Amino acid sequence: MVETAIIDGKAFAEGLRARLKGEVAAYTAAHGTPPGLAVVLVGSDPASSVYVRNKAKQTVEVGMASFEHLLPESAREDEVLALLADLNADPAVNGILVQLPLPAHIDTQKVLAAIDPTKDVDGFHVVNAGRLAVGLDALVPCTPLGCVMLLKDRLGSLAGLKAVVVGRSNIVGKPIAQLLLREDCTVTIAHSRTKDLPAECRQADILIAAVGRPEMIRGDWIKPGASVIDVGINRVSGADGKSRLVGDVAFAEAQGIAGAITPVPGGVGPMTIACLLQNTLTAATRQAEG
Ligand SMILES: NC(=O)C1=CN([C@@H]2O[C@H](COP(=O)(O)OP(=O)(O)OC[C@H]3O[C@@H](n4cnc5c(N)ncnc54)[C@H](OP(=O)(O)O)[C@@H]3O)[C@@H](O)[C@H]2O)C=CC1
Ligand SMILES: Nc1nc(=O)c2c([nH]1)NC[C@@H]1CN(c3ccc(C(=O)N[C@@H](CCC(=O)O)C(=O)O)cc3)C=[N+]21
Repeated sequence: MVETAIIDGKAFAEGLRARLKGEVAAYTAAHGTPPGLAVVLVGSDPASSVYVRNKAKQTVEVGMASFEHLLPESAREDEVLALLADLNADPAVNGILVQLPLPAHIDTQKVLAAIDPTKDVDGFHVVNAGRLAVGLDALVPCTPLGCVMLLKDRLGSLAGLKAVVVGRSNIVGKPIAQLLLREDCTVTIAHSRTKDLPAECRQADILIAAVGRPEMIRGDWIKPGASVIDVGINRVSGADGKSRLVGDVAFAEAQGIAGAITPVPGGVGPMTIACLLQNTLTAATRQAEG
C-alpha cells in the first residue's frame, strides 16, 4: 500500500489565476486596453451554459474583457461563420472560443478553420495542431496544457517515463500525447479498439484517462505508485437520486495504489479554465508584438 496524494487542481488553478492577474494588469497598463476573450455558444445545453458562465466570471476576475455570444440552437452555419469573421476583425478580441460540441447541422471542422489561428485560444485550428506536432510555438489546447502542468509540478522532469493516454480525440487525447512526447515521455495512445487495455494501463508511470466513461479504469489497472490524471467529467445519478460528477477512473479503488491522482471535480477541470485565460494573454501579447 502506498499513500496516494490527491493532486489539488483547484488550488493550483487559483495560484495560476493570481499570477495571471498581475500579468494582465501589466499588459493593460502597457497597451491601454485589456486582453479580450470571446466565447461563442450555439444552443443551450445546460452543462455548456454553466461552463460558459464560469469562464466569463473568471475572465473578468483576472482583469480581462469577456464577450459572450449566445446563438440559438437553430443558428445556421453561415451565421456562425459571419460572427467569427467579425470577431477575427475586432481588435478588442484577442481570443476566440467556440464551445463544442456544436449542433449536428453545423460542420465543426469548417467552423474551427474559420477562427484566426492567432486568436485560437483552444488550440483546435489545424495550424495550431500542426505547429504543436512539429515543435513550433503554438496555442496549445487548454486541458492538455493543464494536465502537463500538474504532472511537472509533481514529478519535475517527465523524461523517460512511460505514459499511457486512454482516448484519442483531437481536443484532448491527441494533444496530451503530443505534449508528453515533447516532455520526452515514451507515449502510448489507447482507444476503443485497443486489445488489452488493462495490461496497457498497468505499464504506465503516467496514466491519463480521457474517455468519457464513468469510472471505467479500475484500481487494479493502475501500476503501484503511478501518477493518474483523470480528465473525464461524467454526470451520474447517485444512490440518493442526486446527480454528481465522477471521472473516468474508479477514484476510491485507486486509493492506496496510485502515487497521486487528480479528483473529479477539483482536478483537471479548473486547470482548463485557468489555461484558457493564460492562452488569451499569450495570444494578446503575440498579437501586440506582431
Ligand atoms: N476536464 C476538462 O476540462 C475536460 C474534460 N473533458 C472530458 O474528457 C472526456 C473525454 O472527452 P473527449 O476527448 O472530448 O471525448 P471523445 O468522446 O471525443 O473521445 C473519447 C475517446 O475515448 C475512447 N474510448 C471510448 N470508449 C472506450 C473504451 N471502452 N476503451 C478505450 N477507449 C475508449 C474513444 O476511442 P475511439 O477513438 O476508438 O472511439 C475516444 O478516442 C469526457 O468525459 C469529457 O467530458 C473534455 C474536455 C475538457
Ligand atoms: N471549445 C471548447 N473548449 C473546451 O475546453 C471545452 C468545450 N469546448 N466543451 C466542453 C468541454 C468541457 N470543459 C470543461 C472545463 C472545465 C470544467 C470544470 O471547471 N469543472 C469543474 C466542476 C464543474 C461542475 O461542478 O460542474 C471541476 O472539474 O472541478 C469542466 C469541463 C471544457 N470543454
